[in-house]
Amino acid sequence: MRISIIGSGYVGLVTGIGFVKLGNEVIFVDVDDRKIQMINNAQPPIYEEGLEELMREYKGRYYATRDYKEAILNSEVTFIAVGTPSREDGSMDLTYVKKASEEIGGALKEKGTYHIVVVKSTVLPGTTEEVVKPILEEYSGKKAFEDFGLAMNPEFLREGVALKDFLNPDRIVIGVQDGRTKKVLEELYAPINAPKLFTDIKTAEMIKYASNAFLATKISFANEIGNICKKLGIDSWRVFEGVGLDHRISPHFFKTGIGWGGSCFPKDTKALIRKAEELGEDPIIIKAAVEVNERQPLKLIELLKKHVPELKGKIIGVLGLAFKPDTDDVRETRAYVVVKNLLEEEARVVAYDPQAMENFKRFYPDVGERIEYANSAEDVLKRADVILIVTEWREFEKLDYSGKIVIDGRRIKAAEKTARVYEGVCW
Ligand SMILES: NC(=O)C1=CN([C@@H]2O[C@H](COP(=O)(O)OP(=O)(O)OC[C@H]3O[C@@H](n4cnc5c(N)ncnc54)[C@H](O)[C@@H]3O)[C@@H](O)[C@H]2O)C=CC1
Ligand SMILES: O=C(O)[C@H]1O[C@H](OP(=O)(O)OP(=O)(O)OC[C@H]2O[C@@H](n3ccc(=O)[nH]c3=O)[C@H](O)[C@@H]2O)[C@H](O)[C@@H](O)[C@@H]1O
Repeated sequence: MRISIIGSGYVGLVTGIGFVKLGNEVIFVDVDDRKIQMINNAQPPIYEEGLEELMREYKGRYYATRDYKEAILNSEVTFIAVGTPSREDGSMDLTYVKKASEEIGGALKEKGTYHIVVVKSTVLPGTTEEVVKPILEEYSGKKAFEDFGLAMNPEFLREGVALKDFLNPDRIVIGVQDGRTKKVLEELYAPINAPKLFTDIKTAEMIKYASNAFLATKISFANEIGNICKKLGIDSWRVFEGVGLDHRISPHFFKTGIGWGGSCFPKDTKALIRKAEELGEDPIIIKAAVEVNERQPLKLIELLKKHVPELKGKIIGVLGLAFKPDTDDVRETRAYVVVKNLLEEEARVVAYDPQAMENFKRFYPDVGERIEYANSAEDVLKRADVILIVTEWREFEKLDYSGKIVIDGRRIKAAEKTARVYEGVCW
């Protein structure tokens, strides 16, 4: 099938290259010339395991452009995968989705055959039918479900294992109304062996928010129990090993630590809270999950101060800046809160991350430009006697922490074994 993807970020690019691997041809559309150029040179603009190899292998079966018309006229299905960030007040910002819908609508005007538009960006229930559909209809002069198809297909991939998740998902959810669109999407996803759930459009939108809110709440709940465990001298990882053996609960996503970051849990929980409040509901569980998460990185500083009460002028090593390992993404990383607090206490920060140092500096200039960056994790250990672990990169397991004070937000076993003084946040 010939597919166009609007927005070539983490989701758009991985999804597109995934579809290429499944035998399709893909045209990426983006507004960022740097990304377009990199994609056309088979270089991933983001770090994601296995992506570069696939891009090289399948070069020629995809390309990127700024030109919506070219992409839509030369494809049968268009996925919208642009960002849906938070506004200041936590509500969902639909600027990019609206812009993309206008451009797609304009191109659809010239299209002679039945074209299908699929919203893959995470959008609040009602958005596809109440925002995207009217824009497409206005700009194309055509009617949805009659002259062109429209569906909502949320994405559940995780960064770091994105390709693997896209190709082997737990499930595929498709919100669809017309039979023609359903048939095409069934065909497109046929090579993927996973349960496929067809729902109406707003149910599909809600499944995405409910999933992310549940996962975020699961971690916050674990961290709340973890904080109690810490005070009682109990290892919360052992506790959740036991809890997770109950098949109704599941052992996954129970790693206690300094909490969740990333581009989605923070923004999606906030957007859902705002939406609920608009509807006159008070979503106390999701609000509490956010609150626990905001406090969690401060636990690391609290524990640090137990061992090093005066931070002024002290060199503190920070291992990890990405919001999780195997990604260069720093959006809502816990590292920001940790580093900000260290700088407020006038500590000198020496940080290292295998992939995310450039992004950290660029995204958070207020703190990113005030810290020193080490050449390697070993270099951090050479320069600092007090180490904070913020991201659990595998290479941090290979270090010798002898003689160091280590405060660990993620649980690096090597540090636990070799450090002179070791404190885990929830263990
Ligand atoms: N990052 C993740 O792991 C996941 C993200 N999602 C959702 O997918 C959506 C996209 O997220 P990411 O890929 O992380 O965002 P991203 O920020 O990495 O990528 C978005 C891309 O869209 C481009 N763009 C913006 N406006 C455009 C326009 N008018 N026309 C064409 N391109 C445009 C940007 O230049 C950028 O390359 C969001 O709604 C997010 O919630 C869903 C599941 C996983
Ligand atoms: O909508 C999205 O964008 C995606 O959000 C998350 O994926 P992602 O943010 O890439 O990463 P996760 O592996 O879920 O981790 C999120 C955060 O939770 C933290 N985490 C995760 C698991 C855990 O047990 N404990 C824990 O603290 C991680 O360190 C990280 O900061 C979801 O897992 C995906 O299903 C979803 O598609």
